[in-house]
Amino acid sequence: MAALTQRTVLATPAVTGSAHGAPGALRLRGLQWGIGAWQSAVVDLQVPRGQTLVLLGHNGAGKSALLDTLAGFLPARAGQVQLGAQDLTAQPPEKRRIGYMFQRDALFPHWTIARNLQFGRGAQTDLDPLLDALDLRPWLNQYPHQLSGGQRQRVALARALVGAPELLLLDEPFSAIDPEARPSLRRTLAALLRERAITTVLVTHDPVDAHLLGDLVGVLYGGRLLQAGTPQQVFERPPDLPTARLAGVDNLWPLQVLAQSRLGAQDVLSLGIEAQPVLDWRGTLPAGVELQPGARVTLAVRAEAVHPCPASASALVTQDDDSLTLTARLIEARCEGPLWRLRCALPCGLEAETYALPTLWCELALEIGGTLGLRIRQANLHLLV
Ligand SMILES: Nc1ncnc2c1ncn2[C@@H]1O[C@H](COP(=O)(O)OP(=O)(O)OP(=O)(O)O)[C@@H](O)[C@H]1O
Repeated sequence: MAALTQRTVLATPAVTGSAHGAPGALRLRGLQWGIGAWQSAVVDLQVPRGQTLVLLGHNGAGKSALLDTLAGFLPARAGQVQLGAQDLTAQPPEKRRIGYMFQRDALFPHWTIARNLQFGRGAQTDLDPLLDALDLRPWLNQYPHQLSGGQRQRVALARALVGAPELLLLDEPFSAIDPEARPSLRRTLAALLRERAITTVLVTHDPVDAHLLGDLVGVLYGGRLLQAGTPQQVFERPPDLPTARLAGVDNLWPLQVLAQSRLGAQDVLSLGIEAQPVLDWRGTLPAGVELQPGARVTLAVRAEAVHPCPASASALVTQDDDSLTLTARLIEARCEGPLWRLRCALPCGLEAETYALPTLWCELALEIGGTLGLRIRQANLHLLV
């Protein structure tokens, strides 16, 4: 498990590149950015040409300031911004071939949508497919104030994409889009990015954006890049609590080590609350980590890795080689699109979130207050030490 470092290097096999920069790849070398008295840590990373890096971060993490620095609106405090073979660091914004969709749409209020879209590098041949993909034709003769926030965001997205930018910067592109319309706009954007192969940095606090659009995902926390890697690495193996929270891990259970032992090649931790056993975790502890009785850990489990099933009649916890089943009580069930989201209470006082398909929900014939089992594979119980 990676320790938190001030200097984080994104170096998955897919993203290592030459010292001079692969064509079209974005490379940050020792970049430090800031706004007012606020300053980030030093960050090194590379986004290969045509890939999308989604940076997740809380409010004030430094996401917009980073995009402003990449666009040249803020000077870098240290380090370099390189796009392919070009060093952009000292270039003014107008010399950088960058499409930028700001957090606020920043459309000219006294211009029609058509004129806003033609502003800058756009040619009509380039604009036409975007008008169709983003369904903008009905609004071309309107003014920004005549559009809803979501409609203005679509215009701003088209404006960022027009003119074949070499780098696309997207700041919370779906924040004003209503939740029902978001999935289809995300799909449209994913298709446009794939088709145009533009190297993209998208910042957001919504893990769904990272799941659906990120070839790479980074987690920014207080100006530090805590983790960067494939979506699978970040969502399934977050290195620490802040990353787990930002990656949207639903179940974060604070537990105490009651005993540590070994079973064959595996480490076994008996975990509990105030000396009462809750469950046994089995896996491989990070090299050099010894956990004494009393040590505090967190188990991170995504809701989709918790499977509702009939409760065992005889035991609160049943355990086999690669999974365990916890007995729980249903305290809330709500419909989320095609799934039921269930909130359950464990006898130890912890809560567990899970999902059930409607067929399973009917099969289990659950009622609020009823008892059910929660089956979890050991591989999905991620230990944060
Ligand atoms: N105009 C400003 N003057 C001085 N400091 C600022 C200003 N704007 C932002 N900051 C500081 O810079 C830090 C980074 O801000 P930034 O806008 O990049 O965060 P963010 O991650 O984009 O947040 P949000 O999700 O709220 O948009 C903030 O923590 C804030 O303290």
